[in-house]
Amino acid sequence: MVVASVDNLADERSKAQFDVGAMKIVWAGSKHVFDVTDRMARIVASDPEFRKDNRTTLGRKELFKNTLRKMAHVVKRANELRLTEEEASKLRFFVDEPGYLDLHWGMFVPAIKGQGTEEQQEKWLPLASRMEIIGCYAQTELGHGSNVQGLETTATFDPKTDEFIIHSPSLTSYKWWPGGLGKVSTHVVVYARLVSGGQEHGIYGFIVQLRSLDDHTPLPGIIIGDIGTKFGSGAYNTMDNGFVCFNRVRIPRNHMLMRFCQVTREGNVCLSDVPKQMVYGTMVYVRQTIVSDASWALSRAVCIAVRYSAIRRQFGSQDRGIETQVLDYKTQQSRLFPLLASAYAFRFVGEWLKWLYADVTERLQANDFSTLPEAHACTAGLKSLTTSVTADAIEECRKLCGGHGYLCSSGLPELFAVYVPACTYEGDNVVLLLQVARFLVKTVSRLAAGKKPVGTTTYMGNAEHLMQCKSSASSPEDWLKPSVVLEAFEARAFRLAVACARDISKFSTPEAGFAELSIDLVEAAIAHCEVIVVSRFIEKVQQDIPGDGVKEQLQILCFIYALHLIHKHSGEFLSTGCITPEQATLANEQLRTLYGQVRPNAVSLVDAFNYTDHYLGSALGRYDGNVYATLYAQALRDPLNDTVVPDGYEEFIRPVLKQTMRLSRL
Ligand SMILES: CCCCC/C=C\C/C=C\C/C=C\C/C=C\C/C=C/C(=O)SCCNC(=O)CCNC(=O)[C@H](O)C(C)(C)COP(=O)(O)OP(=O)(O)OC[C@H]1O[C@@H](n2cnc3c(N)ncnc32)[C@H](O)[C@@H]1OP(=O)(O)O
Ligand SMILES: Cc1cc2nc3c(=O)[nH]c(=O)nc-3n(C[C@H](O)[C@H](O)[C@H](O)COP(=O)(O)OP(=O)(O)OC[C@H]3O[C@@H](n4cnc5c(N)ncnc54)[C@H](O)[C@@H]3O)c2cc1C
Repeated sequence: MVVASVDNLADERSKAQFDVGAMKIVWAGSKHVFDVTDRMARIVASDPEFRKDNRTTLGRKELFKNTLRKMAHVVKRANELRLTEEEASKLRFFVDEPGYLDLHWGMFVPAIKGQGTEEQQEKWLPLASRMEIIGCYAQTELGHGSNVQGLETTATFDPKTDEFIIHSPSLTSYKWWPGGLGKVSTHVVVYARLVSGGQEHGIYGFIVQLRSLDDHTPLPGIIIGDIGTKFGSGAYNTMDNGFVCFNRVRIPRNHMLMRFCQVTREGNVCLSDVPKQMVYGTMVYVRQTIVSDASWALSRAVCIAVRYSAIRRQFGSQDRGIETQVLDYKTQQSRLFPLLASAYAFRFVGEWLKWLYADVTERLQANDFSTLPEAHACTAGLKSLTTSVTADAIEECRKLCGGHGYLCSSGLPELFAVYVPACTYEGDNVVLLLQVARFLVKTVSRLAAGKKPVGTTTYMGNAEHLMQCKSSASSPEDWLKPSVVLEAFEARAFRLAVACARDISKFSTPEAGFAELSIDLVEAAIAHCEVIVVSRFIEKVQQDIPGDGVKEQLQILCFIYALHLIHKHSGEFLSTGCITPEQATLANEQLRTLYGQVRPNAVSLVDAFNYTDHYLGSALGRYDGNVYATLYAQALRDPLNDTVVPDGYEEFIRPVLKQTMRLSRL
């Protein structure tokens, strides 16, 4: 079928004012990463074993078995193709289906690497790498998730047998949620209260075997299963999030991960000379990976919405001629282009966070713990900011696609359902922002003591200026000056943090003040995180960037990102006196101009993500724009259309029709 819409995307692509190939490299991070990513995406897309278009119609059992088959196929292909760790991880990524491999490679292995001694790593990592064991990460319990210090599971040392006894003392202490635990994992890192000599010594990780390596049955003392069906069709239901109860399960002493705390044969507990928060290291690592993942999920939704908005036409013609592409409506642009800009912003801040994480890891290895609080605040804050924005943005993209966005064949409902728990796992987003706020209040109070702030809080060192400055913006063009934009963001964040610190000091205790002012503290934390994202984006666009017009496009996106935030939080920018109402209007005017500049490049800017149709999984986001024929073909493939007359007609439709006929004769 020839469809006019296909031409729309070709037309759009011909309007691009930049080198799309060069932008693809910028998005990927380097030519090498681009090549690996592109190759792995194509391998997955061309392999029928990785088909995913039937996922939302499968029942839970079928769906789960289907995922097991795919995970086994990932491992098989990775071995056959002799993929490197980088390649295998990309291959797994493009399979685009949550499964036990994520937890095995993403949390079990990092927990052992981060918290195991060298000897323990030598023992467990080869087993895990060869997948002779499959592991997961069990921290959360039925009664406690956020409050890690409130966990109830105990690991009591028995010096008589040189073993730990892992025990779940109550229903609320059952481990509850760990991915891969319910049906697959053979091993787990369990977080439990260490008890030795009748005393408690804090929370640590312990490796426990869950299931027999011969027949997969649970080992004695272990009650284990899946926690039940989760939100959405398909989506995260491919994962066996599980529960487990330990009834005095014994493990050898050397199964406690002992890098930061050792328990001797006699039961003495020896703490190494490192901050106790090092035991939270796996969470810091995963939060950092979640920030990078946010840009993938967001860009995927935006790619679907931009392409479809170029295809979709409504109104605009009085004489039944060609109608207006919905992408041309300013309202559509004002909802969509900030999300496009945010996808690029999160990509760059994700790359920067990887660097920060590598830097702090190197320092920790040299026993320098000075940057740990900042690494914690940055990973927690950016995880929270990027996942909240992305989850909301996917839903906004669904609305931007009108009615068709609500169909599973648009790919957006499942993307939302699979993504939205990112706001909760690895730390509830509000709980994490309160951690950032705690760090900010501490930084502000140290300023008063003459301590110079470093890292991402360096800007607070300019305290006097930030408290008094008034924006110099006097024209829309002034809002294209990096210094003007940054000053406004830094002043807003600093003034909010200072106000919180000042108000907390009016309470009888800091804890009481912190609790009472937590709403303001969350806002101050978001403002600080936005300073980080805006400044990293500005830094990026100030670098040399090869490719015709690439830098110019990124500059436009950078200012859209910053100015849409000024608009969104105008209440805060105004109430803190950082800008005037007139300056807010000028910023909006500039924003409208920028939308006009991005418009001809929008389709090419999403093409630069280089997504295959398989990965996008969307009738609306197809590269060729053949939307309507695909929607129709997919509708015909729905199980409900297997028969023309539906199952249930004889039992439930016919009798109703007959009854209606009888009634009408009365
Ligand atoms: C084939 C290849 C396949 C490859 C697959 C690859 C990759 C996939 C990658 C990953 C998988 C990703 C996703 C999978 C999906 C889901 C998995 C989900 C897993 C989970 O959810 S695990 C459970 C996560 N749980 C949490 O996050 C709990 C949140 N709670 C906490 O973090 C803490 O309890 C708390 C909220 C921070 C409070 O802790 P508490 O001890 O009570 O502390 P405070 O008193 O508030 O603070 C004390 C002190 O400590 C500092 N602090 C706190 N946390 C940290 C930290 N993490 N690091 C450093 N410092 C920390 C805090 O700042 C305080 O400092 P002070 O100086 O102020 O005293
Ligand atoms: C899909 C998914 C996968 C998961 N995978 C794993 C896994 O592999 N391993 C694992 O161990 N765990 C896993 N989890 C559990 C996850 O880490 C926890 O659910 C998460 O840390 C939140 O904790 P919670 O459920 O206790 O929420 P709660 O803390 O009970 O949150 C409930 C509400 O209370 C609020 N709240 C809590 N404390 C405060 C506070 N101090 N101040 C203000 N508000 C507060 C929160 O903001 C939230 O609104 C997973 C969860 C999901 C959804």
